[in-house]
Amino acid sequence: MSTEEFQKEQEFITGLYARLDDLREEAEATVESALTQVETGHQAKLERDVLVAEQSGLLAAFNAEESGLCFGRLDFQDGRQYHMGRIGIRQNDAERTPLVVDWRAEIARPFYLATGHSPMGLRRRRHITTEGRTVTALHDEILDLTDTTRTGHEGSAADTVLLAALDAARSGRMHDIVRTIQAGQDRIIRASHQGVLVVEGGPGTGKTVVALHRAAYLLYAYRDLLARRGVLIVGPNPAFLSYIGEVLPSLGETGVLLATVGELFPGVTATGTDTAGAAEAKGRAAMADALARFVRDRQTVPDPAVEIEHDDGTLLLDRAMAEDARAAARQTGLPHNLARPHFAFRIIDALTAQLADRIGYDPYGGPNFLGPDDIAQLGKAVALSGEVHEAIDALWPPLTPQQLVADFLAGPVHLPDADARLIRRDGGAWTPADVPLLDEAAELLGEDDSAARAAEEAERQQRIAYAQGVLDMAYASRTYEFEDKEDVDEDASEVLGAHDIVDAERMAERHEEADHRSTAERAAADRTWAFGHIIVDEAQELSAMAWRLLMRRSPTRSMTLVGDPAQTGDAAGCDSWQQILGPYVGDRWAHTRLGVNYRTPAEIMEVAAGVRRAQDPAFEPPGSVRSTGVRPRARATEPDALARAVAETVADEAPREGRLAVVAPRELHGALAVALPGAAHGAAPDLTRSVVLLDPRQAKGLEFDTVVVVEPGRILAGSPRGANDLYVALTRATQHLAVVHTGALPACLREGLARAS
Ligand SMILES: Nc1ncnc2c1ncn2[C@@H]1O[C@H](COP(=O)(O)OP(=O)(O)OP(=O)(O)O)[C@@H](O)[C@H]1O
Repeated sequence: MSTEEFQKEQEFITGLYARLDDLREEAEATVESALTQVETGHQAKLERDVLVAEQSGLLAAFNAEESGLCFGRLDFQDGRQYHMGRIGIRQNDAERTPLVVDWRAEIARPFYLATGHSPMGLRRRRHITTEGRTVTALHDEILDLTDTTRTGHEGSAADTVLLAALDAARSGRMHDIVRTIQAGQDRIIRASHQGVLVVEGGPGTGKTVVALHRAAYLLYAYRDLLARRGVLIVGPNPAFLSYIGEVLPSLGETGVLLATVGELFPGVTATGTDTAGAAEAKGRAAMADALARFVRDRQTVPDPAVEIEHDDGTLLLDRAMAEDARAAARQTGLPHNLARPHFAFRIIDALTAQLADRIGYDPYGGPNFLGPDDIAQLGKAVALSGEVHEAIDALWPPLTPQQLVADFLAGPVHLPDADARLIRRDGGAWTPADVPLLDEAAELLGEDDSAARAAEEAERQQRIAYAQGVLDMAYASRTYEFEDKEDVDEDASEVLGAHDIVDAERMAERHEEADHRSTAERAAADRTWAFGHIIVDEAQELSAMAWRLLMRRSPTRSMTLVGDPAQTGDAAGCDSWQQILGPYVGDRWAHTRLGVNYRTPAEIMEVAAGVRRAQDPAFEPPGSVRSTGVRPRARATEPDALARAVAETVADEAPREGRLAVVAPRELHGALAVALPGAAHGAAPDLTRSVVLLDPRQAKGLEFDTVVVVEPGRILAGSPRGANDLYVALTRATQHLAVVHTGALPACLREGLARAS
């Protein structure tokens, strides 16, 4: 081992962190002093805003980069040498020489793609391992086989670093993989943002982690577009979102909204739960049609005619008049609330004509006495009549989505009887499956906010003019670090200042007095927000109604869908991508597969595959990169000793470091929680605890060092997609799997576990 090489790298890393400290201090000091100044003049205020906008963004990124800031080095055959980092950082010299290049830069690609066969101009690729600010290991790969220089750190570097990452104890939080992205994964991460890309793969193939790195890459490569419109990542449940929530911040990216579909209707918190049957029925595409018809039902005509008392006599609003007004309003094609004024005008006109006919009537058969001005006066009086408005409201009521859906659920119509029975509910909390219905209702109803929008737009234009001034000044005084993607292509990195990350419009939005929210925050609060890109994880779980909601948030159809139809658990979920995408993009979507399992050791995967093979004898699981030599164990027990047997198994199997999950049917959780006093459990358990109790659906997407699956037979029989749920539960472990059961083991497991035990 060459201590000289080690020393050189340590010096470099020490210098790099010193530079990071300087940058952090500079940014902190600038923000602090700018914020404490009380500026009154226009010019001074501009300067302060420039500094705060620029430095706060940098500070957030610097603060995220304490660990593993630099993880590799590329030595090119032509003598160029680049260190690789989570973000790009430059020296403080006149040329602003790059110290580390961002992993997302084009120049960094050979780190992930170069092979001995195709070295991409590389002589050597170095993997640098650090703990804090100390270099602990170097691994070199020689890619130019004619080069005889040796550093003493050669070996099967890539494998060593990858296997160390895969073997590491889990923390209950997903980590980034910038050090070990595999070639096939890199191609997906850097695929163009346009169109719909489906990434399919079995358990543990890296679908989630690749999707997150893709978000980070897209925010880097298409920053102009995506910083303004934002990126939405949709996951199956809140526990999963907290599991993946630290990956993007650790890569310096914070402008992403992570949400479940149940969180995508601002103002509604879905705390209720549905039965599986109700959720499935609510998810069917036919609900959209039923709701549309329900809205039309609310556009009524009077029978008998409504008599309206008016100063000049009784007015008669009859069926024919209302039918005529209703047809005209519907013909506008506008949503219910926006078509309502058309209905009202028509009625007011007709009532005014009725009144005019009566008042100006010439008993001798001549023309009406009233001139246009008189009629206009009459019209005003009719339009101001409270009684007229009451009558219009009764026939074409203004509606909110919440009202409409609550009424619909209380008395579901236009549906098969069986579905109507399943979803009928009087009051109660909103459920996640209600959210796509609320969104659908909001589309059908429309919001009459034209006046508010016009006022807001005028104000926004003023702010943009102001912000343009800020940006012009920022450009003149640009000073800062990071790489600019255009320059990265030419090997040299450039400075990324306020200009590169915000445009006048975005800046204007930031500087709105009452609104200092980030893109993600503003997007979360706006139902009609159109995201620049949407990533959907566990996409196979979403219902047809949920897809309708998501497609509305992505008018450009720039999406990455990640999933595995073999793991579909939700009865409302889809079986095929074409079924999901056909209605929106036809067959214009790309499909790609990840085929290597980085999580589950071969011994466990063999057992899990038995569950799938029982349904499809030709099923082949993704190949595991690792085997541990430890076979999964099964433990039989009596029903009244089940909780104790699980507790004993947990005590036996608990990893010294890392995390253990007990995956059991929900109905056993009460007894198991008592037997496992330290375990996190409930709707959103803390996954960082050493022992976590989950049901199979909650376990989706997560991973643990050790997993104890309880009563696999009940999981299998627990729902129409029970085999998928069991497959998910069995594929969560990175090291060990144990099964605890009463009665006979399901046939699909008997063989695998019998061989293994
Ligand atoms: N290139 C890689 N380097 C290091 N670790 C990796 C790599 N690819 C995947 N992993 C790890 O493999 C594990 C599984 O990844 P991930 O959760 O993304 O898989 P998945 O396909 O989404 O699985 P599932 O469908 O079962 O939820 C994670 O711990 C992830 O960090």
